[in-house]
Parts: sequence; structure tokens; C-alpha cells
Amino acid sequence: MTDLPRTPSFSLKGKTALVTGASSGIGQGCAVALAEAGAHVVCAARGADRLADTVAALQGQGWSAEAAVVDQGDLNALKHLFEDRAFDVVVNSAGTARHSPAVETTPEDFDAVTDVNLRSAYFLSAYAAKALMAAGKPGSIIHISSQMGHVGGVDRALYCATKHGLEGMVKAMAIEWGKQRIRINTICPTFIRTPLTQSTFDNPERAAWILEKIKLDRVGEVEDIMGAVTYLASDASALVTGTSMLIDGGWTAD
Ligand SMILES: NC(=O)c1ccc[n+]([C@@H]2O[C@H](COP(=O)([O-])OP(=O)(O)OC[C@H]3O[C@@H](n4cnc5c(N)ncnc54)[C@H](O)[C@@H]3O)[C@@H](O)[C@H]2O)c1
Repeated sequence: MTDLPRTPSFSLKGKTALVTGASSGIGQGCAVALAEAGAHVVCAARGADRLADTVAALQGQGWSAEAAVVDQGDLNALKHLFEDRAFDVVVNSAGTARHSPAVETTPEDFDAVTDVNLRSAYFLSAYAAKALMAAGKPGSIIHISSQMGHVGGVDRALYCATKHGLEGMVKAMAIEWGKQRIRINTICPTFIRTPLTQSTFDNPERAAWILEKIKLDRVGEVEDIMGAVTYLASDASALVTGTSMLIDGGWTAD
């Protein structure tokens, strides 16, 4: 009999995952995907009430979850999450946007967006990797970047600066941490229907532009991201690091 290759495991049983931005949108979808795959999920977000609702809903499905109230701007609070545990999986979905012509961006806007999208992403990755190294464990760090980490967009210079920055950061960290089997990757969605994009979808001109650019002729839903996060978190992607998974309906194909 021929020895057939064995399908790698997508299971996360026995793993502990941290998900930031977990109480809404893509982060909440990631928390569901990881919990359903068997991980214990620590859900992090700023607002205690919405976070408690998410954790209760996960537990209501019979999955394992707990809450951690954290503002990503507070690096000490972020660091504290790793003081006594090394997460096998970290998914960073907290993010923010302020769209305007580049000449109108204020230094305050710049700091507000880079603080969450880049500064906290950088140190979250470093704290996560340091804890894994101390524990001698491999791990998978996943940032929710954006198709705007690969291309430009109208009024999006600031957002693009943070997401392109994230892409470069991930490549460099992947090189640094490969020997320790600490993988780091990004997921780059197109426009996904979440609270962050509500105002864009509400603008008929913008909504038409989006549908024109997405070759598959529909906007994204949170569910479109969930399979990718399970893949990148699991051993099925054991040889994947320093890369970027575009889930963009073909936006960047031309
Ligand atoms: N929705 C899209 O079309 C889209 C497309 C590409 C990339 N993204 C990225 O996906 C990620 C998730 O966005 P989403 O669409 O789910 O939006 P969302 O608004 O539902 O989620 C973003 C989360 O980040 C949290 N957050 C913001 N600032 C924070 C801070 N200082 N501390 C802690 N939490 C903070 C928000 O509270 C919110 O829960 C973001 O990084 C965003 O840039 C979204």
C-alpha cells in the first residue's frame, strides 16, 4: 500500500490564544474561530461590557474563553498580559482609522492611529515572542493588517502608512524569530462589513467604488476571515512565516 501524506491538523486543542479587539468585527470573528477549533481564548478589548457579552456568548457555545480589559495605548497593561503566560497564538485585531486628505492630517490624528495600529502592534509582538522564548515554546502571531498594507487608497495615507509599516515589521520579526519557531504573519482583508467601515458603506459613492474594485463583486463579511485565522494559528501552516494573506476578492490583482 502507498503511504499517503497525512492532512495536517487544524485543531487548536490544548492551545491558549490571545485576541485583541475581540469584542467586535473581525476580532470577534477570530475569537469564535479559535475557540471553535479548541483553543482557550483570552479576549482583550477596552470596553468591559461589550467584552463580557462576547465572552458570555463564547462560553454559551460550550467554548473556553475569558476576558482581559486592556487599552492598546497602555503598553504596561499589554505587557502585563504576558507576565505569567506565553500564548501559543496571538491575534491582533485592534485597529483604528482616520481618513482624510494627507495635507489635512494633524499630528494628533497621526499619533492616535499609529499608537494603536503600529506602536501597540510592535510591542504586543515583542512581548508575545519574549514570553514564548522564555517558555521555550513555538507560537503563531497574526496581525490583522489590510489590503491597504499593499496598495494606496483615496484619503488613506495615514492608514496606509500604518498598515504598510506593519507588513515590513512582520517580515523583519519573522527573520529574527524563525529559529525559535515563532511564526508571525498578517491577514490583509479588503472592505469587510464591520463597525469600522459602516460610514464608508453608508456613502453611496464610496460603496460603488468598493464594488467596482472587488472582482468577486461583493463586500467581505467577518466570516471570510475566520478560516484564514484558524489556518495561520494551527500546525497546518507550520512552514508559513513573514508573509501576508490577502483576502481581498481580487482587489490587488490588477
Ligand atoms: N473592516 C474592514 O473593512 C477592514 C479591512 C481591512 C483591515 N481591517 C482591520 O481589521 C482590524 C479590525 O477592524 P474591524 O473592521 O473589525 O473594526 P472594529 O471597529 O469592529 O474593531 C476594531 C477594534 O479595535 C478596538 N480598538 C481600537 N482602538 C483600541 C485601543 N486603543 N485599545 C483597545 N482596542 C482598541 C476597537 O474597540 C474595536 O473593538 C483593524 O486592525 C482594521 O484596520 C478592517
